This record gives sequence, C-alpha cells and structure tokens, in this order.
Amino acid sequence: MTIYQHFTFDAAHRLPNVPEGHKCSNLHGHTYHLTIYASGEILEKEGWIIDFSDLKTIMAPIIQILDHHFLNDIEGLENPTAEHLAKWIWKKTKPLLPALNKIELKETPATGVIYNGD
Ligand SMILES: Nc1nc2c(c(=O)[nH]1)N=C([C@H](O)[C@H](O)COP(=O)(O)OP(=O)(O)OP(=O)(O)O)CN2
Ligand SMILES: [Zn+2]
Repeated sequence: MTIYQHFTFDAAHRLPNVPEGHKCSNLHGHTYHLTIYASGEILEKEGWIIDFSDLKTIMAPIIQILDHHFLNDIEGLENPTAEHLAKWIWKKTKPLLPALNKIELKETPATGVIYNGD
C-alpha cells in the first residue's frame, strides 16, 4: 500500500543553460507542489504504514531549505530545472524515509515531473 502527503513551497530561480532569448533565463518564481509517496505494510498495532505527522517532520527541514529561497544558490541546484529539483529532493529525503517510492513535483499547474529514484 502507498500513502502520500502534499506540500507546497515558493521559490525563485533562473535557468542558466537555456537557449539565448528563452524566457526562463530571466529571474522568476513558482509555487511548487510536491507530493511524496511512501510504500509499506500496514503496521498491526498502529494501523498505518507511517504516521503522516512523521512525514511532515521529515520533510519540514528539506522544504525549509527551498521555501522563499533562490534555488540557484543552493548546492546541487545550480541548474534548477524541475527534473534536477526532483532528484535533489529525492536525495535528501530517501535516507530519512526509506519507504519513499515516488515523488511528484509540479512547477506550474500544467507541468511537472514524477521521479522514483531510477
Ligand atoms: N522539462 C522542463 N522544461 C522546462 C522547465 C523544467 O524545469 N523542465 N522549466 C521551465 C521554466 O522553469 C518555466 O518557468 C516554466 O515555463 P512554462 O512551463 O512555459 O510555464 P508558464 O506558466 O510560463 O507557461 P505559459 O504557458 O507560457 O504561461 C521551462 N521548461
Ligand atoms: Zn521556472
């Protein structure tokens, strides 16, 4: 079974490697929508896979690094595409949440990335 939790954060970025004249080379921001998925067996006593509160506690310091920051200044996010950001979030989260099996990161209402660590 898989459970999930949704988070949002606001951040600014610019994409340094886009072709000349591409609008995304300019400084701009997004409200990112992040959903993390964790899979496992239902624990007999608690009746859950992992407490949603624990998910929130695990994600809080990671979200804090990103929220209201300029992503390009963060180590590992020098080219902060949605793809790179999803991988960065995975790398930070997986050691703290081994049950993590997927993340979805939406950059705009219409666009985003799904990553499962592969
Ligand atoms: N594969 C990717 N493509 C693009 C990424 C990305 O991370 N991965 N990022 C961008 C920019 O960040 C840009 O801000 C997003 O642009 P766009 O999707 O065009 O969003 P808009 O809301 O500005 O769309 P409009 O339809 O033009 O209003 C670009 N590409
Ligand atoms: Zn952007």
